[in-house]
Amino acid sequence: MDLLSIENPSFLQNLTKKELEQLSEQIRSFLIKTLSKTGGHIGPNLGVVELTIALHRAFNSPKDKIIWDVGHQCYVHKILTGRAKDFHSLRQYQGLSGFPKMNESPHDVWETGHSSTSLSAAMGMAIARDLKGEDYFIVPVIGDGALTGGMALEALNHIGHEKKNIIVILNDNEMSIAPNVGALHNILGRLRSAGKYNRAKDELEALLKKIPAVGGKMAQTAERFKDSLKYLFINGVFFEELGFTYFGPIDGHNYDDLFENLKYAKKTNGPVLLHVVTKKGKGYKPAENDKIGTWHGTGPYKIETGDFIKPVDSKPAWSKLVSETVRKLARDDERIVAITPAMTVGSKLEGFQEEFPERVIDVGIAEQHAATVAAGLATQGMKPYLTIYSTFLQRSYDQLIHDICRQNLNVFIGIDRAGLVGADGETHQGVFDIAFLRHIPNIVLMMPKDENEAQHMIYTAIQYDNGPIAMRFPRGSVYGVELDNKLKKLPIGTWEVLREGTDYAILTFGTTIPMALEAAKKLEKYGIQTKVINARFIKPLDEEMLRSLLHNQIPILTIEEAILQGGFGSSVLEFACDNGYTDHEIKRMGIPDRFIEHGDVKNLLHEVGLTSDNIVQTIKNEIQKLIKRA
Ligand SMILES: Cc1ncc(C[n+]2csc(CCOP(=O)(O)OP(=O)(O)O)c2C)c(N)n1
Ligand SMILES: CC(=O)[C@@H](O)[C@H](O)COP(=O)(O)O
Ligand SMILES: [Mg+2]
Repeated sequence: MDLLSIENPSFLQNLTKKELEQLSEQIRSFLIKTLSKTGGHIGPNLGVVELTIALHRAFNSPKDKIIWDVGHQCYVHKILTGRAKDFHSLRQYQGLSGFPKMNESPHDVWETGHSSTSLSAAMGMAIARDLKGEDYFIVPVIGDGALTGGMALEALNHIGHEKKNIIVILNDNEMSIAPNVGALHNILGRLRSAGKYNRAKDELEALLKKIPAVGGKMAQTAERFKDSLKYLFINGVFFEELGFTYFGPIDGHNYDDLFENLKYAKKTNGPVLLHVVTKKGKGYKPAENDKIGTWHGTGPYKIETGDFIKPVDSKPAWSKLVSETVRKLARDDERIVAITPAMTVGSKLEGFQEEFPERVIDVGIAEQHAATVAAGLATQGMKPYLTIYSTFLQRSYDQLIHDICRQNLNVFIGIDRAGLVGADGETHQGVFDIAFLRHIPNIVLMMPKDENEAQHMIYTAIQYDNGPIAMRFPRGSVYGVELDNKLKKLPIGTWEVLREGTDYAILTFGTTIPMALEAAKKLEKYGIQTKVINARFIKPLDEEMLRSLLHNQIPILTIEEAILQGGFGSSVLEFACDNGYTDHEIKRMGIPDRFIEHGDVKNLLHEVGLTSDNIVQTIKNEIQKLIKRA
């Protein structure tokens, strides 16, 4: 089979089981080979090869809606729906997305990247289908990790109550990114060993039907027996009590099991949950043997050895620097407890967890819960360190307002992956946190210019006991600057002049400082002296420094690798306006009012105009305008 020639999944109907098994192996080697160059979510996708093929054989996509939860495991789906030929561009600028995208294929019926949305989306589609009197299957595929997300449980509750015809496929590989956690994970563990309960129930029913009816008594006994069978055989009662017909657990790599159970599921009225047990990374030893989530999402690697191919000058990740700094401070401060919503590996907490196993709390994919656990800890005098990607912090918005800031609790939030993240695209760009945080009373928000300032900020945050304080930091590696041995507390709300100048002032922070300094240097050639200020406290602003710029009528350019609407630049505009400087020249550069797709961060920065050349051009244009107006 030439994978590149596949246009749609209809060909699957005519394949024998042997041919399907050959196709599985072909897709596996295609994935292993292609992803060794592009990187991507190799583990999750190797685990769903047979499942995806079986789903596309049992259902008629896109009439039947196959919905991928998180969506990181959609590569096989993309191969079967005519996109194998695009995989060389996977997760690259203007290339194939690593998640479902409606503009790529009609088979991508739901876009995602954040976990636990598939069941709610399925419910919405089911309500629409039934209101319109249409007839098609709706099949959300959710992982055991995603099932721990609050939204998923809210949806299970609703679907079961409404008895909607939805076939939930639970892809259980016992892994979130790292090994899965929580009570639900334990229930699934018991289920995995429960054997084929449902078949026994059907055989029993068939048997009882053969016994001549002796009136309600027998039927009642039979019903009670059937129910006790259910209780006897499975803890899947968790799902059955929610109103689902539970099937499984079945072997998600066995076509006979898959086809037989999908046939049952299609014939069953009301909500069904088919529990499929798979092996994450199946078919590639390094990924199969991965115990901690290293092969969940990777960069390029050497196929033969499984060694990752890192850039030559690779320096430690920002997450590592931050987590290790907090870990060091935790040695002398027992109040410190780290909380992560299922991102132990991404947030580089392994070392911290090894040294202080009871002081690193992985709550599962549960960002709302994580934020309020942190709040609860702070009420008891602890110093919780909530480490969370900017994009996933969006899930905890109400908890930030209602629980942490309103009660003014001493929570330290490490906002990881702040700014453009690159390959994960729109659903993961960490560009909204400034806009959704800075208007919340009591919060301090800061961003370091480099890893040395970061460690001082972390020390400041741990010492800070006037309420919530957040430090945002980017994805990727640190700069490699020298680290001070002695940490000091930074005065809250103070900025730092990095370069003097009187013709123009650039206010910026974090990752856009280097380009600002580069632009200032280039502007000197045009006789323009540009002040560059490290506006490291996004909230509160350094009002003294800002006031002096305004008072001395120095035109201002704010630059942020964050959404412009409601961002840092907006706060400078508000300050100027509120303090009577309504005619002061203030220009803003940042992420425009649209979602930014996947691609290398350098390309994305260029696309949105965040380059030193564009800064130069902007300031030159503004000065020209000022001269004309004078
Ligand atoms: C709201 C949210 N939080 C965290 C993540 C990061 N994340 C991506 S995949 C994943 C684990 C998903 O586990 P599971 O659903 O079991 O899928 P598997 O990778 O095992 O196939 C996590 C935590 C996310 N995408 N969305
Ligand atoms: C699919 C998902 O949400 C995670 O796997 C995410 O891609 C991790 O991002 P990092 O690679 O930045 O840790
Ligand atoms: Mg899983």
